[in-house]
Amino acid sequence: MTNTPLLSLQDLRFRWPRAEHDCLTIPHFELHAGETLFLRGPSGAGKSTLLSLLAGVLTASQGQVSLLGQDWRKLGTARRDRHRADHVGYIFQQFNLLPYRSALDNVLLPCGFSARRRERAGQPREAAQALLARMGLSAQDWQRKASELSVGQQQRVAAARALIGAPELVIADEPTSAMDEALRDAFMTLLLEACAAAGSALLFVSHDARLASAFQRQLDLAAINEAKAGL
Ligand SMILES: Nc1ncnc2c1ncn2[C@@H]1O[C@H](COP(=O)(O)OP(=O)(O)OP(=O)(O)O)[C@@H](O)[C@H]1O
Repeated sequence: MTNTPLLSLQDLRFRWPRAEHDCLTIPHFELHAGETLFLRGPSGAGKSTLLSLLAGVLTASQGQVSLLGQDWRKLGTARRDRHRADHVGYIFQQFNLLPYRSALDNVLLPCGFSARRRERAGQPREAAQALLARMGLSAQDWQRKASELSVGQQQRVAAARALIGAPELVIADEPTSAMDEALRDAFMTLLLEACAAAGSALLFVSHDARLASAFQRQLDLAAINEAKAGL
């Protein structure tokens, strides 16, 4: 085993088109295999932007961002999409489920994009059902269209989709924002347990400081970002 971090970022500089200032200037950041990290920062600080850079959805204007030792900028679009599908599960702020597909089909999507995830899932259908059950969705709900599920159920489907095929990295962008306290606490326990069971690292963004203590590491984006937020 090498000591290569799962994620590494060096001398990153990122500016949105037409913006007058850098959104992010981060000299260094690392996340290790299996690690759980809580990332906080005020609204507009650049948390979602950073997640997109780490997942290779955006590429940096300067600097290096690598996942499993692979620099995102050295990959063309198709290979970038493959690398992401193989190794990253993403829980979006707005879930991004396919509304007319069933909960089960939504969870199976990454296995359609990535042979590696499909293989790691073993029997994908059974794996998807097990994840949905673990997330507290009943067998009846598995066949319901995503658009017919409650917001809390949709968030749990999105989590199951991110976890299928045990990607090395799970990224969660404010996944509990639409949940009440009881559901949120149950969801956090499930998510952390499922990541531990899969050996996935978890990079979790939230404004809710009460969740932070469940993570191995906590980080304020302002502590690593040298760009002047809000200018
Ligand atoms: N697609 C985009 N095009 C141009 N500017 C953008 C885009 N997305 C975000 N920004 C800008 O980048 C900055 C950081 O936004 P970002 O969404 O990353 O912050 P955040 O910390 O995730 O905020 P929040 O906590 O409110 O979700 C903001 O100034 C925002 O206006």
